[in-house]
Amino acid sequence: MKIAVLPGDGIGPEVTREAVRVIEALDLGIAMEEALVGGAAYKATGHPLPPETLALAQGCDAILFGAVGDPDCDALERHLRPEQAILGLRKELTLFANLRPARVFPGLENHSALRPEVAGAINLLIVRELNGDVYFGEKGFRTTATGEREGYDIMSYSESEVRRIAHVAFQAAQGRAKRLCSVDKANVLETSQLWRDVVIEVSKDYPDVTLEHMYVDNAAMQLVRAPGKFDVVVTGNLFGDILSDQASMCVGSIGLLASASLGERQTDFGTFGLYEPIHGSAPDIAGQGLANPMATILSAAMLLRHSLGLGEAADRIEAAVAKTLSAGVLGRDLGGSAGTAEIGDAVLANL
Ligand SMILES: NC(=O)C1=CN([C@@H]2O[C@H](COP(=O)(O)OP(=O)(O)OC[C@H]3O[C@@H](n4cnc5c(N)ncnc54)[C@H](O)[C@@H]3O)[C@@H](O)[C@H]2O)C=CC1
Ligand SMILES: CC(C)CC(=O)C(=O)O
Ligand SMILES: [Mg+2]
Repeated sequence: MKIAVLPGDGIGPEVTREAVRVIEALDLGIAMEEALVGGAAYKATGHPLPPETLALAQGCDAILFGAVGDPDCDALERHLRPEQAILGLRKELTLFANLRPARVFPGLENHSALRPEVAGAINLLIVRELNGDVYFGEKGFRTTATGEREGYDIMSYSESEVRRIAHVAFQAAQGRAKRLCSVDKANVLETSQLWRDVVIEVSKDYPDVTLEHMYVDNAAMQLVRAPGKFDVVVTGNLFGDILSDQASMCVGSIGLLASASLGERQTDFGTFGLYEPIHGSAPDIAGQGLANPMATILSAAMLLRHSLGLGEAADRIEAAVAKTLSAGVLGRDLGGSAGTAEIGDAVLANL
């Protein structure tokens, strides 16, 4: 069993360090190898996703990823920017299904941006498509007939892309409360109309799952009004990116939300995947020991469960995180004063 560890930029290395310590403490016989990615890789090699990093990722059973993004790199040409590394990994490794669970940990109901009785009911899973949409369409700048500069990014989804993510979402719903909400903008976008048509077609294979459709603007509102009504939400790359950051504040902090990015490739132990917190490199707090590592620690738990078949170890990590949070060991993001390593220490002590 081998994991590629890609810490990346900003708080990426800080939060990844804590997740690695947790995996090591469980003594599961997992080999880990680290490589450069993002701005750190660009600065060292001239490319945000060097071939050696991609090769390491391809050769492992799973990837633990921190975050990429560096303000020093914001003026680079698009293909050299740190963010291209995570987009490249998702695309190159055909990791099309991004699972982003959001639930309120017992004792944290008062730390949500919502009223405690509203927040306490949250237990949802966002299934975000990760290989298509406006993120991967043709893009560029052009000059209009009047001589103005114009930027464009093409949004598109093919039937097969929608079909495969729809199957993942229906199957996830079957393992939960059997309710699926497909979020789109079919009242305006053809991409979304096709999305909706295909989701309806796929629903015929899952008569036990109740399907509803919601426009994304309403979904953003319902996520704050009554988030407890959602079970599984399936949506495209852009809408899923936005709604999951929003869901994180319904739960309390973006430092709590983990994710798994999966495809179809199987390893000897489970499904090959990349695991990362849903947040970015947080340059505003980087290097200060203030980042909450829980999202990355919980991503490591997802890694053990989905890619390495180590469900019991994953349960242990999740229980230790819940115990640490309910004991009031909270970072600044949740109104506490615990630093990154202190939170990691507390999780280790509770394992
Ligand atoms: N998957 C990835 O690697 C992602 C990379 N990014 C990149 O990250 C950089 C910063 O982007 P932002 O929009 O600022 O998003 P961000 O998620 O990095 O930060 C947003 C806000 O949340 C806070 N925050 C994030 N993670 C936290 C944690 N673990 N503990 C405590 N507070 C935390 C930050 O301090 C900041 O105030 C950009 O370069 C962006 O492109 C953004 C999202 C995902
Ligand atoms: C940096 C982006 C490419 C990705 C992002 O914001 C995300 O996956 O949540
Ligand atoms: Mg995002």
